[in-house]
Amino acid sequence: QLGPRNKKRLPPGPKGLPILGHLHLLGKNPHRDLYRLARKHGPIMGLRLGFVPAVVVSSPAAAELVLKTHDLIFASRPTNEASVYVAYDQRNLAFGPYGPFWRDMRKLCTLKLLSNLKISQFQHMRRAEVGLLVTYLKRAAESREAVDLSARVAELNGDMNFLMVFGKKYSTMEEKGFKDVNRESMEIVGKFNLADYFQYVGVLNLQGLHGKMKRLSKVFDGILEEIIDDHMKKQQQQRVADLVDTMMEIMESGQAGFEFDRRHVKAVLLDMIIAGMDTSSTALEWAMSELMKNPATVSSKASSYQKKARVIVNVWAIGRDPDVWANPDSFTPERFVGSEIDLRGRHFELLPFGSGRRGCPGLQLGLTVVKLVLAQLVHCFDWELPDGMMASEVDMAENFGLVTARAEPLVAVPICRLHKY
Ligand code: HEM
Repeated sequence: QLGPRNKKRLPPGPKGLPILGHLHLLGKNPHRDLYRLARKHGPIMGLRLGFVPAVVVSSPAAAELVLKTHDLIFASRPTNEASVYVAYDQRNLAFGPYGPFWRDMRKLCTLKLLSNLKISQFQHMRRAEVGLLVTYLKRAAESREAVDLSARVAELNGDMNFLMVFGKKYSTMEEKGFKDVNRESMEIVGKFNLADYFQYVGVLNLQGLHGKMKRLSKVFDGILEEIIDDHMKKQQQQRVADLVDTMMEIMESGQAGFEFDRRHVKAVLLDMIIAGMDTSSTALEWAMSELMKNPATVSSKASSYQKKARVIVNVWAIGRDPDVWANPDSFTPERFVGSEIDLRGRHFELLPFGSGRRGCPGLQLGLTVVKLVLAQLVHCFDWELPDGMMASEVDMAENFGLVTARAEPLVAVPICRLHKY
């Protein structure tokens, strides 16, 4: 058990510095740094991030221990300051501490917001939006124009996501400054905040993030209030109920069966926006980048580690574990032909959606969107690199964050494959 006697126990790891612990070993791309360290120190490695002890897990077997065998112990996310300010004091799903509230909220989101029924109700809208992108690309193809595929895919996904959540497009939100606060809050949530690693630093407010977070949460709140008010004024007649309609109905009818007020509605709306936006579009831009680049195309001791230790499952490292994957860095989709490994969290070699209790509840929606858009992009067009660029020159550098996207946008020239569609 996790008694005080085990207080100092952490699995072996590199030598750390006083106060900083191992923070100095982590640079711009911590997933890569942790991968390198794990190759040396093993798949269950102990680190100290400032005052926060951490266990870094870097193999499928070790991930299974955390996400399946001992999942109950690890079912809460560490509290971070952003979740307190921006997510209505953790009244949301993504940051809600594990317990009865989180379980109720998870059930509500899975059954009412992200169910297969709800996903299929928006099929028509998704087709129409993808149709608009295809039309745009067709025009670009006619003039052999290079397009910023990263931006176009992000905008498409943003529009689809917002239409489902708010009933209006992301691209029409510009005048309200929503895009800016959205971008800023993604940055803050993904950003390294000293107070999350040094208990006593928080009160000193060294990075000035408190003020920023407060300001952002105020702007978000104003926009969300306005959107909810608009929905309440307009009767939802024949249109498909968006997520604001659905949640307000649940709130007003009292059918949630647990404390569920306007703050919860707003917190979950932010979840759906933040978790649903860049995830699917980033998967798409990486998939397209790989296609452009490749035209041919443990131990059961886990439960006795120090209480409050933070567990980091480095899914990036696991997906590249040379003991599990042959040529892990090569893009070889054929490796999955005839393989039983899928990506839904049952096979710990591949965990794009996480696994277990906290695994992604938007998996079905994410996969639906990624498959639909990718299929259209490669079915309707061949793609060429601009200005005679070689496939080998496609820059594959990433930008670490809440979602690890491409550092540079993917720019390519569409060539129509079909005469009529
Ligand atoms: C390709 C698209 C997507 C990917 C790769 C993805 C990936 C993930 C991952 C890795 C997690 C964390 C899992 C864990 O901690 O074990 C997560 C959590 C979550 N995702 Fe997704 N996601 C995607 C799309 C979506 C969409 C479309 C939505 C909703 C609109 C969504 C909503 C959420 C929520 C609410 C959580 C937090 C769940 C909780 O803490 O209980 N995701 N996702």
